[in-house]
Formats: sequence, C-alpha cells, structure tokens
Amino acid sequence: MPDRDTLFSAPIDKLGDWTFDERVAEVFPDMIQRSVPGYSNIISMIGMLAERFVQPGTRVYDLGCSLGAATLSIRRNIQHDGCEIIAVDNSPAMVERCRRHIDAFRASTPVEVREADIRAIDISNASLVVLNFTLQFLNPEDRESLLAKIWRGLRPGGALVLSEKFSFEDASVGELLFNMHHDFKRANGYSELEISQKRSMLENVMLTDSVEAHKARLKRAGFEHAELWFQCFNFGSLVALKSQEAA
Ligand SMILES: C[S@@+](CC[C@H](N)C(=O)[O-])C[C@H]1O[C@@H](n2cnc3c(N)ncnc32)[C@H](O)[C@@H]1O
Ligand SMILES: O=C(O)C(=O)C[C@]1(C(=O)O)C=C[C@@H](O)C=C1
Repeated sequence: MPDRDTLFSAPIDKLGDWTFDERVAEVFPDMIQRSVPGYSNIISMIGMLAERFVQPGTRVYDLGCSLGAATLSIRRNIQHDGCEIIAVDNSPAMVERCRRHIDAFRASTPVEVREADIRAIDISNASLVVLNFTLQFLNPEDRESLLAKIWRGLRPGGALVLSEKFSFEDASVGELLFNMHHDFKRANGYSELEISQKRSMLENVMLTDSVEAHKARLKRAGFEHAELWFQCFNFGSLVALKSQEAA
C-alpha cells in the first residue's frame, strides 16, 4: 500500500507554489490515483499504445516520468528487441524513487532514468513519446517548441500521447466538469480544506488548455493527426501522430 496523501489536511499558514518535492514524491502514487480521474486506465492503455507503436530498434521517451508508472506499463508491453526507454524528470526526489521502482522489476528493455529538464534534452529515433500530465506544468510559451522538438525526434508513423487536465471554452460545461472532479476528490476522501489548499498552490504553476487549443498547437508543431482517445470529466488524453509520409 502506498503512503496516504495527507499533505494538505491541516491548515497551512503561507501557501507557496506547488513543487514536486520530497514530500510529494513520497505520497505520489496515492495522490495521483485519488486526484486524477481515469489515471490507472490511462496508464494501462499507454501500455496498449506501446504494443502498437513501438518499433524494433527505437526509443521511447517518458517526459515528466515522476515515479515511472507509464515507463513500467510501456516496458511490460514492448514486443521487440533493441528498444530503449528514456524516462526524464527534473525533480531529484522523483528521479531517485523512479530509479528504485524501475530496478525492482527485471525486464529485457533497458530504461535510462535521467534527471533533466525536458526542454533541454535531445529527442531522436523515437517511435513513442509520452507526456502524461506534464505539459500543463510548463510555461505556456515553452509548450509549442517542446512539441515541435518531439515531432522532429519521432520517426514517421510515430506517436505522442499527451494527457492533461483541460479547461473548457463553454463555461457551463467547464463548471460542470470542474465540479464533477471536485466530487471525485471528495469521494476519494479529500476534505474541502485539502482540495482548496492544493488548488491554491497549483494556481500559478499548472495552467490548463482546452482540447481545441491542444489540437491547434499539436498541428502547428507538425503533427498531422491529433484526437482525444480518453476523457473523464476535465482530464483526458490525446494521441498525436507523425504521418508515415513525413520526411
Ligand atoms: C503530474 S506529474 C507526471 C505524472 C507521471 N507522468 C505519471 O504518469 O505518473 C508531472 C511531473 O513532471 C515533472 N516536470 C515538470 N516540469 C518538468 C520539466 N520542465 N522537465 C522535467 N520534468 C518536469 C515534475 O517533476 C513531475 O514529476
Ligand atoms: O487538479 C488537481 O486538483 C490535481 O490534483 C491535478 C494534478 C495533476 O493533474 O497533475 C496535480 C498535481 C498532482 O501531481 C496530481 C494531480
């Protein structure tokens, strides 16, 4: 059983900005499971996407890997030789625990866990790239250039999985889905105080986009095809494809 997330259960005097520090890393599996509707479905279906997209002798990148949940799901589903998974995160606390998680299981596909900023790494020879709830934490000005770098690093026929919390252009739908997410957190045992303190801390750090804005940005970055393949309330996941004919 993972440690239970009680980080925000008592009143906090000065709420600072959200960070992926030691305390968050410690309770992260419980936190993300109880906070993101559909999270475990997305993780297991990323494995199914890996089965379909990962080609022999190519790389898979898990960008903002946290404790490596998506990496482990991908590694279990790779059917080919000569592949490599590169899992990247810039939080030392996450990276340290991620290495331990990955090493706890044996498998033939090697995994390199890299402590780095995903905006600074090279991406090449990729058949699959995963941004599972990571892009939303990047400065909005940096998002399109990262997606364009991913497109260039993908082989023709490769895929990007982009999971995010969404905002909505229709305010009524936005409010409904926001409230459903709130209900989901309450049903998972979070108090009003925990929900509101976390929300304040995330306010300046996690800036969400609409599905339409994501699709338009993916197109500008080069992706010829992009569609939502999963949604639960205001959380979901897109798959974006680099065409087979792309140079
Ligand atoms: C919500 S978590 C991702 C969850 C994870 N992908 C999973 O499926 O369990 C976001 C992660 O992105 C990382 N992150 C945020 N900005 C980053 C950046 N610029 N470079 C590398 N990692 C980053 C954070 O440290 C954090 O671990
Ligand atoms: O929006 C919220 O309330 C969240 O808790 C979302 C979210 C996320 O989407 O990454 C924020 C931080 C934690 O990593 C887990 C979940």
